[in-house]
Amino acid sequence: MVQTTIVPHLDYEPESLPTIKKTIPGFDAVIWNTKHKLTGDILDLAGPQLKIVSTMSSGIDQIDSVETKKRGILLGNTPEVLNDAVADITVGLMIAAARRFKEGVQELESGEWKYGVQWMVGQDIAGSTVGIVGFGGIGQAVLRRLRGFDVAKFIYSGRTDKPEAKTLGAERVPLDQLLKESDFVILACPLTKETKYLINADSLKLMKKNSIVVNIGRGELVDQEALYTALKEQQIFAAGLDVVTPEPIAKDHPLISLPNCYIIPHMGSATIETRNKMASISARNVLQALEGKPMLFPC
Ligand SMILES: O=CC(=O)O
Repeated sequence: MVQTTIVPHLDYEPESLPTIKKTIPGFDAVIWNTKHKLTGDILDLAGPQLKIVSTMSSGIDQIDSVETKKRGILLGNTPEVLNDAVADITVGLMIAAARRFKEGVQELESGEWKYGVQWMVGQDIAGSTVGIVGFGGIGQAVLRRLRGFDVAKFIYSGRTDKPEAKTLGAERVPLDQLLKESDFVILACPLTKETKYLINADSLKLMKKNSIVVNIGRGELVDQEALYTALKEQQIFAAGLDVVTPEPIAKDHPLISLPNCYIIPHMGSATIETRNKMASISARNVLQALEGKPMLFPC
């Protein structure tokens, strides 16, 4: 029989960290559902009996997994069940950024609705080349959704060849080629040492003038200062971002002021169904591990 004590700390505010540190000692398992990083220091505070960490997320960059591994702590996450919800929001961001939703709404709300044949013209998805960086479950779900959009070509880049690519009709290319050829660059890869600032001043220079960056991975995949300059100087057409650095981002952050940068506040997996599935899996990962059974999604 597993005994549980639930001590929820769901807020992401910096001031919640001291409370978390104060209450974490003594637990056998933790569901780490905050954006604070779970570091070696906090694991030390938790104590040597802590052997299970579970996240309610697909990404695990908020966990120092080198430190969990060092201490023999089992780590589990909640991938796959969010692929559809995140892929939906990716397509939404592609359309919103390509078709200038933000500028359109701003003009509507400010009473500046002008209309003219050249007014608010955007970019087509039909006939475009869509480049997907990170062709895992989410990247593939994005492609499946876009099949009805008459995309001319799908390319992807990533560490390995994906066997599914053949059936899906996507070709693996080096990242530089993907950046040069794509009209849409979709970032759907995890944040690692290798992918941090994958979009930077140099990579933005490779991209086409009409290209659109969509980021549904992690904010730090993008060097935001470089993206700001590229958008401001119209080196690329637009960006659609579900993730930024930091989160929450200040409301006066320069990126938010740009008409061609459409940002939403990390809502990719935020549907009732998906979040229920994620909650259930993160709890079941813990319960399985407490009973000495394999987690549903071990990392
Ligand atoms: O960003 C959301 C997740 O990693 O689940």
